[in-house]
Amino acid sequence: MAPVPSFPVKVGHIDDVQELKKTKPSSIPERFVRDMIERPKLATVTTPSSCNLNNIPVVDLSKILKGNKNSQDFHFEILKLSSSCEEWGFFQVINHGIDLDLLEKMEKIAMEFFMLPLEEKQKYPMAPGTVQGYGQAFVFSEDQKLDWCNMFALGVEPHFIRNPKLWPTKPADFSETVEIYSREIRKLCKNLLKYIAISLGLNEDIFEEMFGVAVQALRMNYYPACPRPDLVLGLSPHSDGSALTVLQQGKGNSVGLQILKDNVWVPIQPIPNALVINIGDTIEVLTNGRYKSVEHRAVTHQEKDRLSIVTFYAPSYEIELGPLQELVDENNPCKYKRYNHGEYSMHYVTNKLQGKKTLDFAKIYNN
Ligand SMILES: O=C(O)CCC(=O)C(=O)O
Ligand SMILES: [Fe+2]
Repeated sequence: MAPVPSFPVKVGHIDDVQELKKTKPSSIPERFVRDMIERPKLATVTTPSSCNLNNIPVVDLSKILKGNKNSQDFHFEILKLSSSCEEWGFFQVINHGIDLDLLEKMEKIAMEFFMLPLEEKQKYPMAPGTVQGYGQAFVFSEDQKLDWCNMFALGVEPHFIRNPKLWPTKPADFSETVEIYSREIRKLCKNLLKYIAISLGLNEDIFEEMFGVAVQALRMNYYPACPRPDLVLGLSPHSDGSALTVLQQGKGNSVGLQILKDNVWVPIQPIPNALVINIGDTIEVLTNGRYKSVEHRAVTHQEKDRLSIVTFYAPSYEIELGPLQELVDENNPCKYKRYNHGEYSMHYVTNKLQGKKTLDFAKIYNN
């Protein structure tokens, strides 16, 4: 089971942002208004000239999937993957092999879920301080700022298959679609981990063999349009506690995901039918910091709502992790301690989202 905090958590009143929009369309309660330093400064979010939009790496997976390992295409895409993971921690994949109708269906049922009446969604409440169900995750105190977002999160592997307390019965095809989708994303993650291993010159099965029965969680984030997107954040800055994250954005949605590159928030421009992949904390640790879990956040839009469907893929909780010895030498001294992944997950889900702070848990500071 996903780790759950053992301490009592008082989170105060949390407005449901969709309901707020219906009843008080121009109101931004104080708890959503960010301190100056955190505000998204919409007018100044531009892409620095050093990394024009075309540089946000796009990996054509068909060139790797179908390519013969000695072909130029295969090597070129693997090199692109490697530089994306080192320099950006993010890339988009096209020709990923997942049926586009399935992506569309997933988007449809996610939207149908969020459009249900509040009472229906609240049948699956996210308990204070936990990260599963409907509500706001990562809230631990009454004075913590809130995100302009509604979330619904579910563990899909390995133990949660259709637990009736957690799996919605509406829309009718929710569970079936989530299961098929999650199976496809699982295959994609396994393949990506193989290619990541190849790109590092490692045995291609190294991650699969190490991870045990991988844990997989699904989170759907719905960001209603916000009358003052300059004052709020859709999702607070954070890195992901996973090994890999796969993110699907709603078709035709506003641009909302931003990543921190060279101290500038760079927007990720959605590419139709592509999936956004990012490196999570686990891969940063295993690669001794060579591949980075990069800080990211979501911003809102004044007129458009936005949906993201996010899968977190991580090792089994029993696994002990630390930098791979192949990636530690005198030029690259060991930067992270060994730890149990369940403990790290517990640490992650019991702290508010705060940039890359959670990874301090694993850092060795004396080099
Ligand atoms: O909605 C987005 O684009 C970001 C979602 C995200 O980073 C997350 O759920 O961890
Ligand atoms: Fe994230």
